[in-house]
This record gives sequence, structure tokens and C-alpha cells, in this order.
Amino acid sequence: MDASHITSELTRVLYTNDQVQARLAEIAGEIDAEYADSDLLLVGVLNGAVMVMADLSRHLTSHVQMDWMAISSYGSGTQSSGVVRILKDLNTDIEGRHVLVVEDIIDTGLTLAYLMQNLQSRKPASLEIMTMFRKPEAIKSPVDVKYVGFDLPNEFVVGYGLDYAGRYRNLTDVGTLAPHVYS
Ligand SMILES: O=P(O)(O)OC[C@H]1O[C@H](OP(=O)(O)OP(=O)(O)O)[C@H](O)[C@@H]1O
Ligand SMILES: Nc1nc2[nH]cnc2c(=O)[nH]1
Repeated sequence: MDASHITSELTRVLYTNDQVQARLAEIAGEIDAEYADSDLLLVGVLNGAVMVMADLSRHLTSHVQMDWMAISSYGSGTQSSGVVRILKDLNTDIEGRHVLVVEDIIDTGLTLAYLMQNLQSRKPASLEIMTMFRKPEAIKSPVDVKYVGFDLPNEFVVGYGLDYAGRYRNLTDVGTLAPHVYS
């Protein structure tokens, strides 16, 4: 059984897994074309980007490498703390590499503003961002995002890697939580 049995805990499904996969296939086509002559390194931001990384990379037809960073910007609640810390750094030296950062969601843009500045200082040949979801605040952020899956309304969502207090990441659809879950 997959995780779809917990779909009843969502008030509203915003994107189904089928919609997510279809959009990822489109984006993968763009990435394949853009990086046809490059040795691309995908950098996933733990924990949320695990699902996007796994699915996006398998929609790609070109060879890619993968590495991971863990960055903390949120506690167990639903608001940004504004505090960004590296919990796990890359294993790869990215100097001279073509790097695509893979995120599940951009909300305030605080996490990526910090991360991009940090990664840029390591002198990659190119540095771009792919995010599955983007919230309205993020559009005001100075961080330039090359590939966006879907724009979301300004609501707290879970599923497809996105958690509430550590749960719901394995929900295949993405949606808003039912009120009884918060209480
Ligand atoms: O644009 P921002 O407002 O900075 O928010 C975006 C960040 O928040 C989420 O991570 P979170 O800190 O919740 O960790 P997680 O990936 O382990 O769930 C998400 O994966 C982004 O990294
Ligand atoms: N789970 C989850 N994490 C986030 N981080 C920033 N925005 C969100 C959101 O809507 N849901």
C-alpha cells in the first residue's frame, strides 16, 4: 500500500502525484536540453527535496551526479525562524562544476538566499535553482529561480516531501491539512 491512505487528512489536494510527475517530465526535458554538453551536479536540499530529487533525476535522460546539503531554517512549526544553519555540507568540490540546486519549496526565500551565496563563493561554473513549489513571498525574493514546478497559494502545505512536524512527507499528493490534524 502506498501513502495515499492518509489523503483523508488533507482538506484540499492542490496537486496530485500524476500532476507532479507530468510537470517534472517537462522540466527534465528543459534540463536535458540546457545541460546537454555539461556534466551536471544536482544538489538536493534535505530533507524535503528527497522526493523531487528522486523523481526529477529519473525523468532525466542525461547522466547526472547527486549530492546533498542539510540546511535548517524551520523548527517544527509552520513559520520561518529566519535562522539558517548548515547541518550537512556537500561531499563534492563544486569549483568549476555546473550545479543545479533542487528544492521542494521556496517560501520566504531565506534558505536559498543564504545557500546561493554560500555555494557561489565556491566558484561553480554555473549555479541554478529548480524548485517543485513556490509560494507568493518567494516571488519578491531576489533569488533567481530557473525552473519552477508550480506556484502555490500562501497556505501551509504538506506531502511530496513537505512535512508538518516531521510527518506527511510520504504522502504522494500535495495539499492543505485538515483542521483536526492541528488540534
Ligand atoms: O524559502 P524559505 O522560507 O526559506 O523556506 C524554504 C525551506 O523550507 C523547507 O525546509 P525546512 O527547513 O522545512 O526543512 P525540511 O526540508 O527538512 O523539511 C524547504 O525544504 C526549504 O528548504
Ligand atoms: N511543509 C511545508 N514546509 C514549508 N516550508 C516553507 N513553506 C512550507 C509549506 O507550505 N509547507
